[in-house]
Amino acid sequence: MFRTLSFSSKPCIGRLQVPESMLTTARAQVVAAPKIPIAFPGSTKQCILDIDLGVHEVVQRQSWPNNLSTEAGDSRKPRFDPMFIGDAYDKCRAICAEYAKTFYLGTLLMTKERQKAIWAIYGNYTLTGFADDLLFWCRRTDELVDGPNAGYMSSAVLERWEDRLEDIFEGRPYDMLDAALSDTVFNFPLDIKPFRDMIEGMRMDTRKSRYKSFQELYLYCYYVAGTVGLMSVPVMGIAPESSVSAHTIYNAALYLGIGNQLTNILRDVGEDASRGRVYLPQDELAQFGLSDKDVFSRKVTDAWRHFMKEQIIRARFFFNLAEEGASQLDKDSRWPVWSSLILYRKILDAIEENDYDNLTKRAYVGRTKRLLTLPLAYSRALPRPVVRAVTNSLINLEGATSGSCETGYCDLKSWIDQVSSSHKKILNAEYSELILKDCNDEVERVQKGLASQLEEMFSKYESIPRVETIQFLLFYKVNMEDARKNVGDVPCK
Ligand SMILES: CC(C)=CCC/C(C)=C/CC/C(C)=C/CC/C(C)=C/COP(=O)(O)OP(=O)(O)O
Repeated sequence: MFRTLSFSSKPCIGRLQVPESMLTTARAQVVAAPKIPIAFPGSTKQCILDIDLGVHEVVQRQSWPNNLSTEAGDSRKPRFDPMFIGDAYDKCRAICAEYAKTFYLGTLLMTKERQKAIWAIYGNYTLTGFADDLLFWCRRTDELVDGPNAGYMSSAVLERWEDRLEDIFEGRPYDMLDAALSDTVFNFPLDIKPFRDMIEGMRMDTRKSRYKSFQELYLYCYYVAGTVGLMSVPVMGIAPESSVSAHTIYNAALYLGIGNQLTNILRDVGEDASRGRVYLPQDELAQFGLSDKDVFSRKVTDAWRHFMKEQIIRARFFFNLAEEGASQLDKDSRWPVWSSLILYRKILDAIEENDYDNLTKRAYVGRTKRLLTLPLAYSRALPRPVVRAVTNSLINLEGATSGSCETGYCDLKSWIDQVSSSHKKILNAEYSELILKDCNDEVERVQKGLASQLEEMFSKYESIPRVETIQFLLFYKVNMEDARKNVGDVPCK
């Protein structure tokens, strides 16, 4: 049964059809509605979705001290054999690597504990591997809907998953994958609500194959991906020196999930159409004189290109919103999160490079390009005052400035050699595969690509002297700690 939920929006008023079950959940979650400005494509309208996704409650419950630090919480904590739990996380990692390729690279840059947690979360759904358990759990839920058994999907199955979820949070896992997630929820202050919401998203996916408006799609994206953002923040950690509220950071994480899901939808239009699904807002298709027929006919027309341009603008809008939060995370989490953010953006670039043909082609970001995002993400992850101070200090360092930066800054390998040893193995493995796979020409292109990545960085940080920054990146051991040490007492200009 469907009921109408009103969105008070300015200047446009949307009325959204939602299932009764969702309405109950949504009502229970509404506290003070956050005002989310959503740029609608094809017009200058700024709609404010007046729907509360319950972020405020989640932020409160996921902030320390939480139930994990209580005696009751501790007594529920499951104790696993180290070999068993190690294998469980390993399974989560494999699922994440297989099903969330874009995200997986970012997870490789995380600390071991965080990596495991993200793999667990994502692996269960399909996402991208921010925390082993989290992602793993997410992957499994998604497979239920998309996999070969989709036809047999029933609400009873989803109810069973809900029961299992409760058990995971009570420290009573049903299988190995549940065990990894259970371990994770007792290691990090994770609230159950985003997990429940994710199951709600799966429920939505089994009932709907069309989305009338962006409001409907937004809600879907929140359920299936924004939730992952909310789950990821306690794992990634917030920097103690963060200058914004926890609520702002959680919203940014939610927007990263929304941006990612919108991007996946745009990338997979053709693939989804073969499953009879169209995730694009019907009213917006109509605004461009398009309909399902155009999707199924797979003809890339000018109207389609124009429509896609607008959809891409909106996905980028969410990534821009996410940026603010990415820089407020714990210092060790910024690089992986920035890497993912930049990588997702590159999928949108790839759709453009395919001349907006997402009906017969799948936009793909090659290994080389993926690897090249890492130095850029690294520099974006540095706190701006630190970057500025370090580069200023380098101006005064004769040895550093006299080095041959000409040859240096084009050398990807030498950049890799300078990063901290924990990351070196991963980067070298990626680099070796690249070398094995591609010919020397490609390596040259990689090097040129790195130079252009750095150029992009300079256009964003216009106040940074370029030569010195390149030297900083390439000739220093550039992890956050080292950067801080290098800053010393040198004053910022
Ligand atoms: C920005 C801040 C403050 C925090 C970041 C917190 C995090 C890690 C949020 C992650 C949100 C996110 C990326 C959700 C992903 C949801 C999703 C649909 C993933 C699909 O995985 P892909 O890797 O895109 O799959 P492919 O293999 O299809 O590329």
